[in-house]
Amino acid sequence: MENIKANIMNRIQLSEFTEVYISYLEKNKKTVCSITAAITVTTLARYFYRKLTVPPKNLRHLPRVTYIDLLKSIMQGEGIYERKKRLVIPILDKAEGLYLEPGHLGWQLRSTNPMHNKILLADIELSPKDENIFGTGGSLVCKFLGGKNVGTVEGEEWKRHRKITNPAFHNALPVNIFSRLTQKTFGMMEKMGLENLECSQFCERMTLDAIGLAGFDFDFETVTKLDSEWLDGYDKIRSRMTNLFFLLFQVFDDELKWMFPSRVEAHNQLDKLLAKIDGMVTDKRTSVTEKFNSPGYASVPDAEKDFLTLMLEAEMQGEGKLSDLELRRNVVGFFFAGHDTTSTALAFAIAQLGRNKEIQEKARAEACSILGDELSDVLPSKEDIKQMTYIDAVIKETLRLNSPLSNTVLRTTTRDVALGDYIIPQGTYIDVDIIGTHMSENNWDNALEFNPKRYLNQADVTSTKDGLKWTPFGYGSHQCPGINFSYAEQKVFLSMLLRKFEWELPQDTIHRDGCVAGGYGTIKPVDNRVNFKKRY
Ligand code: HEM
Repeated sequence: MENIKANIMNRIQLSEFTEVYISYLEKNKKTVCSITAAITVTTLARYFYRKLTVPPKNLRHLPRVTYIDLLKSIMQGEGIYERKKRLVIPILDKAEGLYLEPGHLGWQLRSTNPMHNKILLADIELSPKDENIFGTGGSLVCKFLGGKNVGTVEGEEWKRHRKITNPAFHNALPVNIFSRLTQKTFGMMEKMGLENLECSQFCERMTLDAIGLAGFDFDFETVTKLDSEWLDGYDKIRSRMTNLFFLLFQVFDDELKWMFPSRVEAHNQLDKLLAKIDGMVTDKRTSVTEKFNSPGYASVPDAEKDFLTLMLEAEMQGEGKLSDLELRRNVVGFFFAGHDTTSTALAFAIAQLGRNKEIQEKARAEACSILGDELSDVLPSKEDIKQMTYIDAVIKETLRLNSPLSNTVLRTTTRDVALGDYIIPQGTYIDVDIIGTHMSENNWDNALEFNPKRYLNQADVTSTKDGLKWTPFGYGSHQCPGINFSYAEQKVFLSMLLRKFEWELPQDTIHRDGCVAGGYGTIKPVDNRVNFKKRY
């Protein structure tokens, strides 16, 4: 009874207080609004300031690059290598090569320590990839690379995808496609003009056509047609997709994209490309199903079949099943992973050989000794490219100093883990900083010097025995399955280029003291003009 009475009295007092309070609010509306606004703004400002500058408590002891550092760097138009040199390299000694940096999902931990790199990439139970790593919304990167494909899934899902995609990687090595396209690319280079020729452009044409033909038997015809609608559209998608600002703040690339007409244009281009690939998947499924059991089909060599055909054949042979959407996502993954990376690697190799004329001469001597000295094109065979050890070293050193991917795909730790003296909590976003690993003096002597000799006549510096200090293709079960494809393409192209041309960088080049590059995640050389001189 006493309790009920007290309760009623409390309610009366409370309602009296509410009445007084409401009438006060009504009389002082303006003041109250101003105070509320000030509190809200201060709280938000404090929240965002802390979010931008202070990592979560359990990671706060690690060295870091802040959002503000990154934003300043974007505003100043600083290239990726300069940013690494200025913000990352100086903090690598503080915590065994580990450091924090902001990404589109918040603070993420990056490793440049070979032993930690190996643990992170080898143990997929500890640090699996996050399926929604590219976000879940409608940003360019998410529409293009997001969703389930072999590069984003884990466990049983990953095995299901790999069973269908593996035969494509094991069997397709279309050296003939590469050499024929290289010859056509020479024609395109002459059309473009050999002086001050932007090499990223013709490398991109060559690798785009190569992945089109080898990936899904489609000829983009960019090495034969100067004005290519596909190339133009794809360039718009790619350059806008890898813009750091829009990667960090994806809302401006999704719900608020109407504020940026150029992004809307890129979205339209992407929709067109995806619709084209969808159409190819449907058509190919029909044609492979029709041909598979026909007489004579079994005699077509696998090396001459495209990836999509080999994947559909794997399905027909009972290796499992992927839906059309899953097939499309894998094809898009190969398309992106397969052509952009190799194009960048080639463009950097040409720039490095332009900066280092002696190394260029040595590489040319090897190409001529294997393919012959006569002044005409020679198309290398699989056996020829196996013998190219010096060109192989040039490719490896380019992949070290100018890795096309700045980091691996982000992972998330599933439990607390000790990396050296540091406990990394469960739920931490983590990746391997490939460029940081390759640029660190902790891992390489004279790390910034381009020196292919590192890979010759001595212990294998790409060995993974003592950790991953050379890791352009990743490691473990997710290691790049396109390594052989890319090496073959690069060796064919570079050996033919070396026989056909000599080259040097123009006087006003920005690459004199080391290559300059832009991009985030995927890297491209900036202003990569070269002067070519024909040898025949
Ligand atoms: C210079 C050329 C290339 C470089 C530097 C490169 C680099 C990489 C790296 C670092 C990874 C691992 C990412 C991670 O674990 O987070 C990867 C995975 C992958 N790459 Fe490559 N790549 C190249 C060429 C290619 C080519 C030519 C293809 C296809 C034709 C390809 C297809 C793939 C695929 C499908 C994956 C995902 C594999 C999986 O997760 O199971 N790559 N690549």
